[in-house]
Amino acid sequence: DNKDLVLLDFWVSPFGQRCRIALAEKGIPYEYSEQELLGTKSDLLLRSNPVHKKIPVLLHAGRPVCESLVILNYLDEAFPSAARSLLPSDPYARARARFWAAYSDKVYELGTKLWKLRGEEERAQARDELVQVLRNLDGELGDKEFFGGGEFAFVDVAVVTFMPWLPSYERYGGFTVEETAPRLAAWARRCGERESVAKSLHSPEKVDEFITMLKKFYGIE
Ligand SMILES: N[C@@H](CCC(=O)N[C@@H](CSO)C(=O)NCC(=O)O)C(=O)O
Repeated sequence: DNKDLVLLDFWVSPFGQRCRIALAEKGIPYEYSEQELLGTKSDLLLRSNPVHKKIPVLLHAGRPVCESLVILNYLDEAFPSAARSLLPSDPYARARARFWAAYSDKVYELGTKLWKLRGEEERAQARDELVQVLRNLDGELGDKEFFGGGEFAFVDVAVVTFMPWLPSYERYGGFTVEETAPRLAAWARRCGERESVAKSLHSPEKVDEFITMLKKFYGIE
């Protein structure tokens, strides 16, 4: 592995997995550094991301790059000779890709509310908003093979890591992706066949176990 690139990460993090998939797609070697998040965070993490104290952080020659989508943009720019780029070359297409990648964070933000919030009203609100977010993503994808059109690219990397969390969100929220966003469901299956995705994601069962553990950790029945 490559000491020049170190990824501070956490095994089940969809944000960290975005970086792992991008690095794999680009064929860039790096050192993976699993971080403790629920207990005492390492000095390295706290020093590298003092503002958010979160993973992922990419250390490039010791210099920290924070925020998963910032890291994805950085990888395209800092490694132009890598196997491939993730963003298109046209400025307007880049702008749209960045819009939808940033928008997809809502899947995790709203999905988390489904298992974390105690109030039935709040959970119902989060469910309705999440269903709308999934419908919007389904609409943006449309009949394309990938969000990147004919190729798996920036937006696909950003969105795909939330897919193993959807079965848990369906159960806590009382909806189905198949009914809400059928094209997105089919797209997720297509993406799962890519090696970069298959080796970076965990199963929905593993994710659900993790959520159950978090509920216990936070004392949520
Ligand atoms: N907007 C950021 C979110 C990263 C994040 O939530 N990281 C979590 C783990 S994954 O859920 C994290 O590091 N949490 C530690 C904490 O909140 O203490 C990004 O895109 O990189």
